[in-house]
Amino acid sequence: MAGPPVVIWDQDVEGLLHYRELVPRLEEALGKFSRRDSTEVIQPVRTTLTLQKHHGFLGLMPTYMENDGVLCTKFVCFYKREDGSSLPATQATLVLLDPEYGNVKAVMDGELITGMRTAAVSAISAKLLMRPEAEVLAILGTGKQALSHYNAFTDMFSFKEVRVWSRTRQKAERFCRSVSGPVTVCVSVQEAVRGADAIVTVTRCTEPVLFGQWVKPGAHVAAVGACRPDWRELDDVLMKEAVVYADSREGAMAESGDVILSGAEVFAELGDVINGTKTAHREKTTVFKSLGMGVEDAVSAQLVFDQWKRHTPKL
Ligand SMILES: NC(=O)c1ccc[n+]([C@@H]2O[C@H](COP(=O)([O-])OP(=O)(O)OC[C@H]3O[C@@H](n4cnc5c(N)ncnc54)[C@H](O)[C@@H]3O)[C@@H](O)[C@H]2O)c1
Ligand SMILES: O=C(O)[C@@H]1CCCCN1
Repeated sequence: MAGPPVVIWDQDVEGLLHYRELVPRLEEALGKFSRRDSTEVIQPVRTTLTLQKHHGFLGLMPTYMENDGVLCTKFVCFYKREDGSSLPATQATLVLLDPEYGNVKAVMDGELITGMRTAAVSAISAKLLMRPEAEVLAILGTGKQALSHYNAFTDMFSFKEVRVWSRTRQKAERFCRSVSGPVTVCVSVQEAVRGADAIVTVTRCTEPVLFGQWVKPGAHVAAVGACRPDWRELDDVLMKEAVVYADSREGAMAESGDVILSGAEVFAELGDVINGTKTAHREKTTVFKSLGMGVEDAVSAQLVFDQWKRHTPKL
């Protein structure tokens, strides 16, 4: 009989997860996912239940990595919150199982993991698709993902300027105070993205907030919000002019309003570029449409668990 699962919660996760270890694991996982070899990764498109009364959704994200012996699922609730609501916009929990016995080994808080793995994958997209001489980063949105993206992007690249836009100046200024480096507050999206080499969209909006006519040709856009088939962050012009990459082609075709409603073609998955089977069009305007994948959570949870065991010698 297996023992009870360990519970690894927010502050413990914080001390155990670092971009320097996470990024290479995610790069490897994205490559494995795109090979579609069922002994490497089995990861269906997220199952989503509608929580109509609460204007939200429950996403179930199981993943099995047979060769690595990793079995994991994430439960993530996300909501269409009114501005000013004190309730959280997303809540995530990860469950790591033993694939042979079937018991739960660990239950983990998914907030920081979701923030860090999403930002790390966006930063990987920039590593692959952004022009090497990039100087200006613009972040649209000032919530949890904005913060993790600021941390991951400034950790991995040396931008001369980081700009941020939020619908209220107050939120943008609060964001500036929460980060460790200099940030320019912009009063409009247009001002924030003018001449930017990299743009991260991390909003909860459901209508386009970033328009192609404002985007510098050759810029790289990591589009992280709008994870429902009828939600948008980017307009049709941008979606059609850019070369579009996704984490999962099936995920993008099922869940991304920006892809589905614009009719844009997904040129490749990030894993295809990592595997060398598709080109990284750095010279063109590129969009990475991120929906979030279970395999990203699985490798992150395994990393946290491995670190936790290392720091808990009695096990
Ligand atoms: N792709 C992924 O893997 C992934 C993972 C987690 C979250 N997300 C998505 O990323 C987005 C941001 O998540 P978060 O956790 O940072 O949320 P958050 O609530 O912490 O922050 C959301 C930000 O969007 C702003 N905002 C809200 N409505 C807006 C609107 N109509 N127009 C412009 N800005 C608006 C808020 O002011 C805030 O700055 C959400 O859409 C979430 O579902 C994606
Ligand atoms: O992959 C995730 O964790 C997120 C949660 C919120 C909605 C979109 N996808």
